[in-house]
Order: sequence, then C-alpha cells, then structure tokens
Amino acid sequence: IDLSADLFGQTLTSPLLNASGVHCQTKEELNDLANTSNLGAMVTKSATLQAREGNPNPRYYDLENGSINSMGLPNLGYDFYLDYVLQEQTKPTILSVAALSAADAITLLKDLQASDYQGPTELNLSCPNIVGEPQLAYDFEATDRVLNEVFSFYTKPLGVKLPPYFDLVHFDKIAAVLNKYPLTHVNTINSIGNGLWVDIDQEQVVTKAKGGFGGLGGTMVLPTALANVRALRQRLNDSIKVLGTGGVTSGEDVFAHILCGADLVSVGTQVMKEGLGVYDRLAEELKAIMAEKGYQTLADFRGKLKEL
Ligand SMILES: C=Cc1c(C(=O)O)[nH]c(=O)[nH]c1=O
Repeated sequence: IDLSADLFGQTLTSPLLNASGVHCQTKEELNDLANTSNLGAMVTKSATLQAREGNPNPRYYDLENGSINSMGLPNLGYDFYLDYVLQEQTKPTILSVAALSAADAITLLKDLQASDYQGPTELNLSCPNIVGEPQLAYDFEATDRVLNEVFSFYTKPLGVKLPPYFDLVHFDKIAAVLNKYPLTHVNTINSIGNGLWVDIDQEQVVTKAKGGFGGLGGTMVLPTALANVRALRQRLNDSIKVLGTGGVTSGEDVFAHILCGADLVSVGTQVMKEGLGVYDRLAEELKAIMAEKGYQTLADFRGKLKEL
C-alpha cells in the first residue's frame, strides 16, 4: 500500500497535512510538525505583515462534535515565518499568508516575490474572525481584483485558502474566477464562519470575541467540506490541485476526501483533540481501507466518487 502524494513536485510519504492555524504558530510547534510521522507536509499559521496578539481568550472551545474558534489571526509575523521556511524547514512546508486589506496582501506578496523563498505559498482569503473584516472570498469581484493584481507580478507557486460555499451558483462563480489564474492549488474548506455555541449551565457564549460568534471545525463540517472538495474539483482546471480540509477524524474521512477529488488532506480540530499522534492512526486506518478495497495507490480511487 503506497500513500505517497505529490506536493507541487515534492513527493510526500503521506497525503496528510495539518490545517493552518493548528499547532503551527511558534517555532516549537513547527518543529513538532517537522518531527511528526505520517504528516507528509506542513502548513504555517497564516502570517500577516505585522505580528498579532489575536483576539482575547477564551478563543477556542472544544465541542462534542467539533470545535469553535475566534483566534483572531494571532501570529508571529510574516518575517518570522519567512525565516522559518528559508532557514529551518526540514519537511515540505506551505507558507500560509493573510492580510487585513488587499493593499497589505500586495505588499506582503511583493516582498515574498523579491525574497529567496521559492516554495509553495497559500493566500488565506477566508479568515472569519477578524472583527469588522469580511471573508474576502465571499466577494467574487474583490477576489478577482486581488488575484489579478497579485498575478501581475507574482511568479512563484501560489494557492488560496477558501471559505466553504453553500450554493451551487457560488461554486460556479468562484471557480470561474480561480480558473483565470495560474494557481497551484485551492485549499478547501476553512472553518464554517460565524457559528455560535451556547453553554446551557452558564447561559452564555463560550468564546469572547464577536459576542461568541466563531469558525466551526471538526466532524460537524465534514459534509460541507466534502461538497466543496467535490464541487471545486469538478469545476477547476486540472492544473489546480485541491487540498481537502475539514471534518477529518478517521481514515474513512481521509478516504472520502480523496474519493471526492482531494490531492492532499489536512486535519485541524482532531489534532486539538487527539494530539499529533492522530496522523499515525489516520495513515494506518487509510491503509487498512485501501487494502480491504484492493487499492494500491491514492490515484487508484482519487476523484472516482460514483453518482447514482
Ligand atoms: C487566519 C485566521 C483564521 C482563524 C483565526 O485566526 O481566527 N480561524 C479560522 O478558523 N480560520 C482562519 O482562517
């Protein structure tokens, strides 16, 4: 059984990654990822031009069937993560970047274009937890404008992190925009934005920022994640890879993401619940499913979801 996968020309021993934001903010956390078996590649916490504290605590809450977070984009700043991927990287790494404005995104990517970094970058267009800021990728015209300007100068490998869409016309619209650009990949989904959890005993919300509204992850988002992976795979040019993120807690979930078309699969909430050992479990479970079904490689079943 062969779990190898390709990350923009780099061969990975496993198709599994961490979801940006989970266990990837500090040097210690990034080094943990580098030393995690069955984690084929890793993604940094989305970096902004300036370091950020993020939202006040409580800002992450574990739920029976997932998680809710309003972290607020805490990160050590773009310079730290650029230095990490240039100097410290030992495992294939995707540099995730974010911006609070289109202007900041352009500034950051112009600097990255001028830097020695030649590796993959992921532009996060979907952070749901910046007070007062919309999730850019829900504005199709704005997304088109930003990507048009970015690709007027950026020539290195670049993908985007997308929010979940919930309307087939929206899948058509975002795919029509993305297919205009030489993107390496889309990573779908980010958390389902602006969910709300209620603590019945205390009769109050469980996270502080935005009155308790936050991004949802974990088991509860799996059907939405699978739909977005499938819909975008069906609509995007073959040259654009799909990284499936959302709701993975078992080898079956990894299998489902790949069956829907995912080239690679990221895991977030379940790492928060189970720790980095989850990757060994998921790899073993996936291999057992493949053996049971007579599949040797991921390509044997990738994208082959049958309809009725
Ligand atoms: C980059 C900010 C994000 C955050 C955050 O830092 O609040 N949480 C998410 O679920 N997704 C994000 O994209």
